[in-house]
Formats: sequence, structure tokens, C-alpha cells
Amino acid sequence: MGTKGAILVAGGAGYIGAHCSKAVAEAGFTPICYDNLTTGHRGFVQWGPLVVGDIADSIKVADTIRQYDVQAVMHFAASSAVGESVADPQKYYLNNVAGSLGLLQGMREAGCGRLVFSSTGAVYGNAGRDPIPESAAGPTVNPYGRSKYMIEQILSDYRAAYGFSATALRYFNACGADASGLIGELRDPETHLIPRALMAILGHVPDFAIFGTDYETPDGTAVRDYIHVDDLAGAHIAAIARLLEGHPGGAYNLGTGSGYSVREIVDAIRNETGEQVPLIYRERRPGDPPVLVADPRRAAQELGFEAGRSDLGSIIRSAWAWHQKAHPRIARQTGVS
Ligand SMILES: NC(=O)c1ccc[n+]([C@@H]2O[C@H](COP(=O)([O-])OP(=O)(O)OC[C@H]3O[C@@H](n4cnc5c(N)ncnc54)[C@H](O)[C@@H]3O)[C@@H](O)[C@H]2O)c1
Ligand SMILES: O=c1ccn([C@@H]2O[C@H](COP(=O)(O)OP(=O)(O)O[C@H]3O[C@H](CO)[C@H](O)[C@H](O)[C@H]3O)[C@@H](O)[C@H]2O)c(=O)[nH]1
Repeated sequence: MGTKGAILVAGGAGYIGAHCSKAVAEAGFTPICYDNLTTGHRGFVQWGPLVVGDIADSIKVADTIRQYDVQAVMHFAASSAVGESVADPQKYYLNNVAGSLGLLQGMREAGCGRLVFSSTGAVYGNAGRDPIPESAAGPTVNPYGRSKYMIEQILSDYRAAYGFSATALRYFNACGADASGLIGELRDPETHLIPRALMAILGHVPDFAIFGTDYETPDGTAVRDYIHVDDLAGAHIAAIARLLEGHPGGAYNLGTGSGYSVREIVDAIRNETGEQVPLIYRERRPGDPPVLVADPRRAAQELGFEAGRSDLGSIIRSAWAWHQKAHPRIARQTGVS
């Protein structure tokens, strides 16, 4: 058991939750992974116990918090594909909004009122500003972003009514992998740009496409702010420390402040890997805003946040190393070493 006590990591078997669990352990806490393993992996839970459960199950949440004397909760558990949320909004409101209410109810029942919540740049919709300050949240343009913004608003009410302290970390595009090679981005099906492009090189994605070449951006493809998952993990530790010191929390952008187009990302992947990316072009993906770039100054000032590992080279090289390891059979078939 870490000397500083236990942190409940809801969604700790997933991509970002696993990286944050490692950082939690390195900071001297014990991460208690609470996950229903829908998109997560049992093998990613390496730094503390795994409780298999659903966040909607408030009784199990409360029991787990009491059993491990949990100090604070990190909440990553969600459905998180923008395109899918447009096609199946009910899944997003049930899992993200109703599920989070179950988690919050369990926290209240067990007397634990400190939460760090995985929010998203999708709360800004078509912000029309670049970079985007925290004050620009809403209106949203897809059910995924709406579900996350609803939870942020619910958290404000819990802060006012029940004395909760809650920090919403609005990540922009999480990417990269831990240098250990133990964990990385691994979903089935994979929807995110960088892993899909790398899996296309390895022969694992036959139909990799750029979605939309007619955006009002310099090269016509959508622009995003790519942030290394290890930089995100550092911000979570700082956010937890602030809550444990008695701070009421707030909302913070986590991004670099620099945007790259989809085409620039594909070119950078080609340069870093030395491989061709098999590529086709498709129409825009429903729900995608043209540009999302963070103003990260508030997180820098108040959380000491630094995007120190988020240059494109570090992101792509670490993700590429992970994917070559995660898909060794395919890598061998294509002769990638
Ligand atoms: N990946 C990104 O670029 C990005 C950007 C902004 C915000 N986020 C948010 O960060 C969080 C983590 O994202 P990720 O990319 O690691 O996704 P992920 O799918 O890899 O991880 C989510 C984890 O939550 C678990 N989970 C889902 N629903 C659950 C439930 N009802 N009960 C218990 N466990 C449940 C899954 O099994 C999985 O382990 C999500 O909340 C996501 O919305 C991600
Ligand atoms: O095969 C692909 C996959 C993606 N894209 C494009 O690449 C960009 C990035 O797409 P991702 O799916 O990688 O990421 P999103 O920007 O859709 O969403 C991510 O970042 C958002 C905030 O910026 C949310 O937080 C969300 O959780 C997170 O998945 C988008 O323009 C998308 O259309 C492609 O062209 N081809």
C-alpha cells in the first residue's frame, strides 16, 4: 500500500487510466482500479488491485471506497468515440451521465467527496477561437461532448450543495505511450487518428482514411491539439494534490496550445516511422468540429502543468514502439522490426 493512501481509479484499465495509475503509484498512493473491462484490459492493471464493477453500481462503488479507505477518486470511465456518440447517443447518456451519477452517489454514501474528472475539448463544440480558453465551454456539437459538459455542470451542483471538491480536466487529443512499453493505446475497434494510422502501417487497419478535406483550415483537414498521455498523468497528480490540500477544484484545459492538421499528423508519422501510410480520403465524420486547440495557461499557472513530452516526435515514436510491441505478429508479417 502506498504511504499516502488509496486513490480510486474508475476506468483504470483503459488507456489514460492505466497511465495515470502508474503515476499515482509513483507519487506514493495506491491506485484501486474500478473498471467493468468493456474497453479496458485486465493486463493494464499493474500498480494496485482490480475491482471489476460498473460505475452505475453505487453500492459497489461505496463498498470499494470504504474497503480501501479511498482518499479521492479519478474518474476515467466512459464511452468516448465522437462518431459513435452521434450514431448512438443513448449509449453515451446512459454510460457517461447516468453512470457518473452512480459513481457520485456511491462517493456520497461512503463519505468521499474529492474527484478528478476526465472531461474533454469536445465541451467547446465549434468554438471558433484558437486557442480556446476555459470560459468558452458550450454549446457542444456532439452527444459525447454534451454528456461530458452535463457531468461538469452536475459537479458544480455537487460542489455547491454537498461540499464536493471536483476538478474537471479537459483533455484535448490524448496520444503517445509510456516509455516502459507496458501500456499503450489499445482498443477494438480503434477510432483514433494516430493509432489507426500506425495500425494501418502494420496491416491491421485496411481502410485508413482522412475524414474530410474541405474544412476551412490551411490544408482542408481538421486541426487538433495532441497531448502526450504522460503529460496528462502529471496533471492528474497535481490536481489530486490540490484537492487533498483542501482546494475546491475547477476546470482546466490540458493541451499544448499548438494545433496540427490530420494531414500534418499523417506526414509526421511517415517521417518518424520511415513507412508509407496506406491512405484513402473520405467525407467528414459526423460530429467533428474543424479546429480544437487549447489555451493551456490556466493549468500551467495553477497546476504547474507542462506539456514537456508532447512534441510530435516523442508522441509518434512512443506510440509506434507500443504498437510494434502490441501487434508483433502483424509487425513480423510486414517485416517491420
Ligand atoms: N482519448 C482521448 O483523446 C480523450 C480525450 C479527452 C477525454 N478523454 C476521456 O478520458 C477518459 C479515458 O479515455 P481513454 O481514451 O483512456 O478510454 P478507454 O476506453 O481506453 O478507457 C475507458 C475505461 O473505462 C472503462 N469503463 C467504461 N465504462 C465503464 C463503466 N460504466 N463502469 C466501469 N468502467 C467503465 C473501460 O472498460 C475502460 O477501461 C474517458 O472519460 C474519455 O472520455 C479521452
Ligand atoms: O481514421 C481516422 C481517425 C480520425 N480522423 C480525424 O482525425 C481527427 C482526430 O480524431 P480522433 O478520433 O483521433 O479524435 P477526436 O478529435 O475525434 O476526439 C478526441 O479528442 C476530443 C477532444 O479534442 C475528445 O476528447 C475525444 O475524447 C477524443 O477521442 C478528427 O478530425 C478525425 O476526423 C481521421 O481523419 N481518420
